[in-house]
Order: sequence, then structure tokens, then C-alpha cells
Amino acid sequence: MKASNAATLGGGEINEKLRTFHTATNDSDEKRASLVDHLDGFQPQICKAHLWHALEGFERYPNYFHRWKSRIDSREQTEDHSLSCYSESDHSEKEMHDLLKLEQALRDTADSVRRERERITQQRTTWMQKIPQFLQEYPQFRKFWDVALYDEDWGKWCHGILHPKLQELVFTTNTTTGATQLKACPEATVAQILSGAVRVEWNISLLTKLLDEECSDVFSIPILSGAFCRELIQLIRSLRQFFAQDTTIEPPRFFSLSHLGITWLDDFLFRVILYPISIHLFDNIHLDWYHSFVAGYAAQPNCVTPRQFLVPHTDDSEVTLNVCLGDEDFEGGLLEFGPMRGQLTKTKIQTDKVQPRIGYGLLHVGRLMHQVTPITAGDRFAYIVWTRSWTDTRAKQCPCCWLNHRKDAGTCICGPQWN
Ligand SMILES: O=C(O)CCC(=O)C(=O)O
Ligand SMILES: [Fe+2]
Repeated sequence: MKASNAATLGGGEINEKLRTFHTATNDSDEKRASLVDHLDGFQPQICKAHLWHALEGFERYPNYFHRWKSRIDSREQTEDHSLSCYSESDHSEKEMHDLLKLEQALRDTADSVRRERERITQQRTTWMQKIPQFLQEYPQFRKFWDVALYDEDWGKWCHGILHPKLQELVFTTNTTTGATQLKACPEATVAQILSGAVRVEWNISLLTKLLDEECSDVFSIPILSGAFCRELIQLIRSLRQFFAQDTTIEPPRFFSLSHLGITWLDDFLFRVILYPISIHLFDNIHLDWYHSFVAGYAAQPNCVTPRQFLVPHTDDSEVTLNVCLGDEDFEGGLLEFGPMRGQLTKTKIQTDKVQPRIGYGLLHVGRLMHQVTPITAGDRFAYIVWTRSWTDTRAKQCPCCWLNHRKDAGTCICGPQWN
């Protein structure tokens, strides 16, 4: 099945979903009301907090479920002023019933993880099966899939891809052999760096020459050449059009070139730019994984450029790299940066405007508020790489505290005071 155009057009919402907002208070009041009159109130399948409590409780003390009887006892006593009509065996049955419900909720969760894994695998296989046909129609893009690139030396590899300033500062020529080398790791081959077998380390003086602080906590760095950005845009447009023609498959909603078999660009951006530079810029962050996608914008959104603007948000990332690809003549589409997540007040937020420059990447932590102003003319493409780290800020906080902007986790089930 092919998704309808309407489903793939976003118009600036995060994740391009249509959202209906309820206030948090109404939501939880309603939920509480429906659960409170229900003697059998444990609902791990519909109430995530119940599932969490049961799991955490299980972890923390033995016989967790035995304690749950007290709720029934006290209700019985206040309502009837008599002893509970529940017998011991009723209580045991309830415990067993709750355990069964917990097991079921966990099985359902595992099932949906499995279904998602199968869906993703199937979807990627389908997309990859279409690539040979795409390359028949568009042979000019063959080199993007050419894995032989990995065997090239750095000189051939980066020719035409990198911004001249990056190339000049990061590469050097071996005077004896004449081969181009990465200054930071002179002995390393393209394949070793892109696979992560050899780690790149930047020194501060090199970074000082390359980086500019565009506004507080947002750094820019020249990465890709203008010509390569143009080629990338042509590739993205052609892929979009190719997939849009095919009514038998669901097209990728956001283009991740890696999911279509082009992994070297992401590997380069992660291993040469994001990982080693973040260590210096963002408090010694060591990044673990990355996910990239292309965001396309136009004054009149369509399937190639589905957004017109982007609402204020923070990213699902520890550090984000946002490389502006162009087009050359787009107007509007400024990036506005606000405060860090959680520092937002009810008053109008102070923002800094940054004009994206073609080929330049912006590096910022994902929890910095940002938005994209409406495009007024032309098309605008951004190559976004989100990264995460299992040892840094986002991974240290439970998702519930994160989403609720809790600074002090004491009120959350994950906090040390919870018992
Ligand atoms: O298009 C941009 O410059 C920013 C996109 C972005 O912030 C996002 O997709 O999360
Ligand atoms: Fe973002």
C-alpha cells in the first residue's frame, strides 16, 4: 500500500503527525476517574505508569504484589464499616490476576517490538530491492552506491565532496608518497575511519580554525562543497519522484540515505565530525549511535519538500548536526534557537536567528529549543544527523521526567525517594 499524499505532508508539525492537544490535568483526571471506581484498577495495558510501577516494584522488593491487598481492605472498611468480605483466597486470586495482567502487558509490548522490527526489515528490503531499477533510470547516481569508494585513498574519496576549507585544514599530502592523508590519523585508510576501526581525534587549534559560534551553544563548521550539495539534492529529488511513482510500496517518509544503502556519508559525518568534535564542544560527550534524514521545505509543500516551516521543538538527540544543502535561492527558512529544554518560561522566549549557509553544518545539543521559520520562496533541504549516547544527559533521565521537564526526579517513580 502506498501512503496518500496527505499522510506524508506535514506542514511543520514534529514528526508530521496531526496532533490533538489536551491539557495534562484533564487527561490524567479523566484517566484517574475511570480507574478509581474500578476495584480491579491495575491496568498495565492502557496505563504506562501502572506497568512501570509494577516493574520497578518487582525490581525493588520481594513479594511486591502482596502489598496491593491493603487498597482493597481499606476501601472495604470505609465503605461498609465492617471487615473485608474478601477472603485470603480472593486476595491471592487478585494477586495472581494482576500478575497475569502484567505478564500479558509485557507480552503485548514484546509483540509490538517484534512487529515493528519485522515491519522495518520488510520495508527496508522492499526499498533496497527498488534501487537497481532506480539506478537504471538514473545511472548518474551510481557512484553514491559504489562501495568501492571505501577502498579509495582519501584524495580520491574526498575530491569534490568536501568543503574546500575542511579539505585544506583536515587533509595533508605525504611528501614521500604523494598520498592524501587525514591529518588527525595519517596512517588510517578511508575504510578504517568510516567503519570506526580507527578513531579520529581533533586538536583544539584545528577546531578553532574551523568552527564559529553562531549564537550561544550553536557552532557552525564548513563540511560539504556546494557542488556536492547540489548533487545530493538532485539525488533526493529523483529518489522522491521515483518512489512516488510506485503505487505498490509505501515511500520513505523521511529520507535516510543509510536506509537506502548509502551509508558512507553518515559514517563520515559521524566519525569525522560529530563524534570527535562533540567531545570538545559538549562537555566530553561520547556519542554511540546516529540516525540521519533529509528535511525538505517549500513555500508550497509537496512530496519532495513536505514542510513549509518547523514548530519550536527539541530533538530526540544528544547532539544534532544540521547541514544546509540549499537550494541556492531559498528565502525564509531561518533557524531560530531558544533556551535549553526545561528553561522555557511562559513569557516570550528570546531567540537567536541563524541564516543557514550551504555546505555548513550547525552543531547543537538536541535539547536546545529550535524552529525553522516559514519558507517564502524556493526549496530548502537540510541533512540532519541525530546522535545519542548511552552515557549522557538524555540516557540518564527517565523519559517521563524528560517529557515533563522534571528537574528533580524525586517525584517520579524513577527517583531515589520513591518507595
Ligand atoms: O530543517 C532544519 O534546519 C531543522 C530541522 C529540524 O530541526 C528537525 O527536523 O528536527
Ligand atoms: Fe530539530
